[in-house]
Amino acid sequence: MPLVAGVDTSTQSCKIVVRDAETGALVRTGSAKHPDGTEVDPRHWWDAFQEAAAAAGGLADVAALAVGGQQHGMVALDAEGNVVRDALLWNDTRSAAAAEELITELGDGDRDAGAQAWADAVGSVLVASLTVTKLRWLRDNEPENAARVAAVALPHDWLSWRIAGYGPAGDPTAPLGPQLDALFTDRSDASGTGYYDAASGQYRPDLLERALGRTDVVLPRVVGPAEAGAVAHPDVAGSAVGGGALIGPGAGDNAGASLGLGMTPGDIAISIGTSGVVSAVAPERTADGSGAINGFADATGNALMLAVTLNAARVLDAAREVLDVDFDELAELALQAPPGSDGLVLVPYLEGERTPNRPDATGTLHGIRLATSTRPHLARAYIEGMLSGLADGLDALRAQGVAVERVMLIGGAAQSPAVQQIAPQVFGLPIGIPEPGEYVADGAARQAAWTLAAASDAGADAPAWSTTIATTLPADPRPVIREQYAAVRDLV
Ligand SMILES: Nc1ncnc2c1ncn2[C@@H]1O[C@H](COP(=O)(O)OP(=O)(O)O)[C@@H](O)[C@H]1O
Ligand SMILES: O=C(CO)[C@@H](O)[C@H](O)COP(=O)(O)O
Repeated sequence: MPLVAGVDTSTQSCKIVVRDAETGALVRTGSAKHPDGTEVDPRHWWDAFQEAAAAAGGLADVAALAVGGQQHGMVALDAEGNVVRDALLWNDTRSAAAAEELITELGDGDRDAGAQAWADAVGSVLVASLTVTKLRWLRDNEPENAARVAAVALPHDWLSWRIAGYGPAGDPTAPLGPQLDALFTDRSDASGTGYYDAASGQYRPDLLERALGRTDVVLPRVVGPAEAGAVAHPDVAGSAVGGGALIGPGAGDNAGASLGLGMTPGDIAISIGTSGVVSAVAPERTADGSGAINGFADATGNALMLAVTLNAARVLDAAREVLDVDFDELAELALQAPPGSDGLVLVPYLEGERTPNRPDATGTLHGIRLATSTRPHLARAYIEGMLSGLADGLDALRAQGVAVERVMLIGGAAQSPAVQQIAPQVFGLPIGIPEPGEYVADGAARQAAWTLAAASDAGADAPAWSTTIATTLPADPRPVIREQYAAVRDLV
């Protein structure tokens, strides 16, 4: 039985699953931490990948692997294959003003027209997360670095390239050297750059030029859903991957999760990781000029519609810090307070916010009285506020005509019993909790198995691995939670 590996190089960590290519059975797993911060030297992702692979018992025996990763991060390379500066991640908001400039410029001074023009061109109104805004920020704030840029990649593109044996000149982990033309990506991750149109399958050099001021930079080749972008080189010093393993196209992490869950139109995934994401697969992307919905691509040829918040699992991490409790204690506390927390409301813009687009906002705790000054009320308010932001995202998807037939809850914080109990109250819908797992890495593994099959049969379909929904929690609508959240959110 050939084995395949799926990698999730996410914001907080690198996670690897090794699965049987035919049955999808889980064979081994490993993970390793990434550093904190919104700008990171990508070499930490390489080190964490090797550490996670070692924890997974090595990858010498896998026939194919694929990399899913945090979207949008700007990995700018010079002609020698070095990063010109630390990568700016999706949750780095310093390019918020650049996003506004680019919007207004495309609308010839009319912001609303510009917002719609970006949505029409690339599926999304610009916010600081999108790569194109980071390139404009680089042009204006670090012109010497901007002048050195010879290629722009995303985190998953860069890690795939390094596994294939490319990298900085003279680096023993990069025997093939800095061949920038060997960079490759897939539709899903390219669609989050702001200079790729998933509807036409074309880069938009005019939009890249608008941001960076020039087009003489290499952009990764966009490969098809089951097309190997490269093979792993046998002489990468210290690499856990065996030479000759096929490297699949990879994907943005949300498209990876969609593939891992086997999502089809009508399915909604709510992911509570570093980002909060409400996503749906659709045959074609929409162009939401309001900016609430990103019209990205999935990893199979469909569109992937997303509403993304900056404040998700880390809101609960913050609650743990404030209350000095662990995950279990936080959940126990939250479930001692009633739905609506007796009027205590947290608007959780702890790191600014992206949906709605409020990059400079801070959080607000509203409705503190003697009676709500308790640890249970506070714990519950943090969870309700975080989930209410995501429920607004689901409303925005519905407003774009997305069908909601089955809702699944994934991501690190989905393991919290309090999140599981409160989510059906906030969303007012039945919520399926899949078996605990790493669905981005699973999607990457499924893609690797598909790539392996397509190498001998070009028409092969993605393997039919099943996802088990461990529990379906019944709808338990408690409108008070969202009503009071909406009232306070609109004051912020
Ligand atoms: N039982 C739990 N309750 C609440 N939060 C949790 C729990 N387990 C993990 N988390 C949180 O989930 C987050 C990591 O989730 P993950 O989906 O792996 O994120 P990412 O993919 O963005 O790196 C961390 O912030 C962690 O504190
Ligand atoms: O910016 C987005 C999607 O547009 C985020 O979803 C990132 O892709 C980060 O993902 P996680 O590390 O939270 O999984």
